[in-house]
Amino acid sequence: MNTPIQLAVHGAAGRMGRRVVALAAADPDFQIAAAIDHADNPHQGEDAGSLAGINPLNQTLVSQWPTAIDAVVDFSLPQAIDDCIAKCLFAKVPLVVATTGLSDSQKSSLAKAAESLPIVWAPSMSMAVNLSMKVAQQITEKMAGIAGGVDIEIIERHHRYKADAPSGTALKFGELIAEKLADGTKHVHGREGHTGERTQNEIGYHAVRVGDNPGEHTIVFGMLGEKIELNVAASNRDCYASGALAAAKWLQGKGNGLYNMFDVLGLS
Ligand SMILES: NC(=O)C1=CN([C@@H]2O[C@H](COP(=O)(O)OP(=O)(O)OC[C@H]3O[C@@H](n4cnc5c(N)ncnc54)[C@H](OP(=O)(O)O)[C@@H]3O)[C@@H](O)[C@H]2O)C=CC1
Ligand SMILES: O=C(O)C1=N[C@H](C(=O)O)C[C@H](O)C1
Repeated sequence: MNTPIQLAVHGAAGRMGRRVVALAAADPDFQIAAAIDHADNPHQGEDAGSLAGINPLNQTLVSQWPTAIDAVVDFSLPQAIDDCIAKCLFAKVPLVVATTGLSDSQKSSLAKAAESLPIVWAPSMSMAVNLSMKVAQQITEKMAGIAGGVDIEIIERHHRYKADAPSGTALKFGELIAEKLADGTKHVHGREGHTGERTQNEIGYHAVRVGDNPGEHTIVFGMLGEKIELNVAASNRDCYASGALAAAKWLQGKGNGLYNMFDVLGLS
């Protein structure tokens, strides 16, 4: 048996962090080396396993970073990312970034850090979402320029606690679809008032916040007389947690660079 990957989970007290802790603890390829959250988190000092709803792991939630780690999985918040990147650069440890809502300068910092570290960064770690992105691109390719035109709108639904809108995944769908359309595609966020007729060179985004929805994306391709709706929905958060753990395994032994889930899943 190989030596388990010493894993640090960043944002370990959060909704996603807890599922990453629980799934990693059940996987012999991993050993939880640290469950990290910010110093003011009210769960500091609690056992990370108990917090995740599994047996105690003998690892308390901490704000200090350990030294001996092989990978970091981050599901935190944008305000936590700069420090996370700095710590990984210092420790020279591969990093999986799942946090969404990053600023342009944080995206540049990630790209810069990837010159010195292997990093996977993706707004969705779900296999179904990443496959759907490829399908959306194929549909767009076939439909671009079709007689009568096609209206592409992206509707995302998430739980009421989500802090960023639209979702990182919706934005990624839009970016990938726009690659298959003519230059100059506009990204239109919601509509209100006397908007006038819809133009052909736009992608619309709509963010719905409802209850405990763990994440759902619908890409509508509307034509005159018919439509396609590509819907991908999570029933729980484990699709994201297991995807992030697969990325952490995939990164072991990889060279420096900024990778995504297409690379991890062999969809590039
Ligand atoms: N790529 C993907 O597949 C997915 C990405 N996400 C993204 O992951 C992120 C986390 O989602 P979710 O778990 O639902 O959110 P939560 O708010 O439940 O979790 C975030 C955690 O990070 C903690 N945190 C806040 N500040 C810091 C800091 N400075 N250092 C370390 N930890 C900090 C929070 O603590 P506190 O509560 O005290 O603020 C909380 O424990 C979001 O950006 C979300 O969009 C989510 C699902 C899938
Ligand atoms: O906050 C969430 O929950 C999710 N966020 C990600 C996003 O913004 O795309 C991924 C997933 O949809 C769940």
